[in-house]
Amino acid sequence: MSRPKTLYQKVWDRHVVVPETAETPGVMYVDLHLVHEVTSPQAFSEIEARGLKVRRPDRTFATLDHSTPTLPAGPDGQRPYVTEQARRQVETLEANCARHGVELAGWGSDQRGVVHVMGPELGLTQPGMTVVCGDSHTATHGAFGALAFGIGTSEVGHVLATQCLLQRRAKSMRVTVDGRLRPGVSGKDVALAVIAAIGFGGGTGYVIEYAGEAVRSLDMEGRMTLCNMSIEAGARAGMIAPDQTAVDWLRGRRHVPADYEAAVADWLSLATDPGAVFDKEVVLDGAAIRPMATWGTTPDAGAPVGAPVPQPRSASDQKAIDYMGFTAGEATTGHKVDVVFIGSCTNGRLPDLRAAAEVLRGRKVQPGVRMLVVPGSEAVRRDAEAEGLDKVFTEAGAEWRIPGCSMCIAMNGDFVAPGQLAVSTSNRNFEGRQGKGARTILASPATAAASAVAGVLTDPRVYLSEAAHV
Ligand SMILES: CC(C)[C@H](C(=O)O)[C@@H](O)C(=O)O
Ligand code: SF4
Repeated sequence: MSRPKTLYQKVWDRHVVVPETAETPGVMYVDLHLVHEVTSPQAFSEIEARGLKVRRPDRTFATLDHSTPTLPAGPDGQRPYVTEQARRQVETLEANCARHGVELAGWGSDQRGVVHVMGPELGLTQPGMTVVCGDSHTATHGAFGALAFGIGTSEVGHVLATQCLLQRRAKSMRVTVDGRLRPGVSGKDVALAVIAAIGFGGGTGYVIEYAGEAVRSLDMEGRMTLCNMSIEAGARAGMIAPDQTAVDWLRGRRHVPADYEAAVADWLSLATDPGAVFDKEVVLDGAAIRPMATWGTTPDAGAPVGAPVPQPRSASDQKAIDYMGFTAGEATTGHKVDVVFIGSCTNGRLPDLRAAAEVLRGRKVQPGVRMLVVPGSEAVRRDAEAEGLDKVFTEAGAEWRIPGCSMCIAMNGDFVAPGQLAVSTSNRNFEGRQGKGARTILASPATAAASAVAGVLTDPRVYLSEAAHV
């Protein structure tokens, strides 16, 4: 009997081309290379300068997401880019993909979307794969049991040219969330609770495997939200063992293997073996998790909605509390919210929009609050519109846009003005992330929608069915 292995170890072992030594990192084969317009221009220039080609165009897939305006093209067909740089990035990726034979979900494609929404939707992301992208939230794809992580621009060039990457094995951490999640508690709340528990740098040097009843109870979108935020705890990647939920979700998608049942048998064998040893184990009680919101400027500064801002443990805590305009000991639910953003690769998927719409149906966004809803992809937009979710949002007074990164990173004019307080479903809340001087509270789609209705940070269970009240 061979030694029991973790999911991470199994996927890693399948992709080692040259093992690492004390002196040199190993060479890892990459199954899927996702590309977007921000981190790829230099990488393409680099390989072209060296006379190299894209080694596996068939394993490379590109999208436009960061620099794309979320307002539609004008009557003249012109896209409303706010900066020349954004237009240039888009046009450069279009040209690079055309030159190198890389498929691009570009303008006009019904598959375009934020890269971490689009990849899984198309079935490009599959269990057991290695997935890389020049983007830190690539960990999202780990929800399917892929080993997925972000790489830098020079590494993007390396992968384009060789389909391989220099890597060292990370340490392994298992985060087990036991118990049943309460109604109104989502994958985002689990993510914020996990990060609050292990800390901003708590995952540094590790690949996290999320396990336990509460994690298994999440749908694939909730699992993607959880894995997406692994990087916010400093982790290299986040993974969840592929199970029937993953198998059912991927079935019938465009790029999945033709012999699906054979693939499924293999995927299900990837789960961590009983008795496998992790370098670190963390256990949380899922039933104890409440809707969460951040009070500071790091994603680990999270607490249940309505809980008092903790007393600062450090000068940086004090600085964060001051920046947010809060006071230690007070609940942040008393502060007027100016902007609510629903979207991003963390929470821009269909169930996220449904959760927000459930709160908003028949209600209005509080006057003086600006609410922006940006679907994560064209597929999400289509599905949401087919269900009439766009109407729920617009009738409530929210803006309904076309897919892109948008206000998550203050792109193309979608930003929070200096000093304004935003409740956002995205993943980063550092100073200025959503605009110069912007103050960001991270929360779930339901909490964000409830806050839009109330005009202050609000526990969504106030607006959900009686059963949800705890
Ligand atoms: C632009 C890109 C490199 C960046 C990332 O790597 O994460 C962005 O997606 C972000 O979320 O800050
Ligand atoms: S939605 Fe936000 S976090 Fe996700 S890739 Fe875009 S900018 Fe990065």
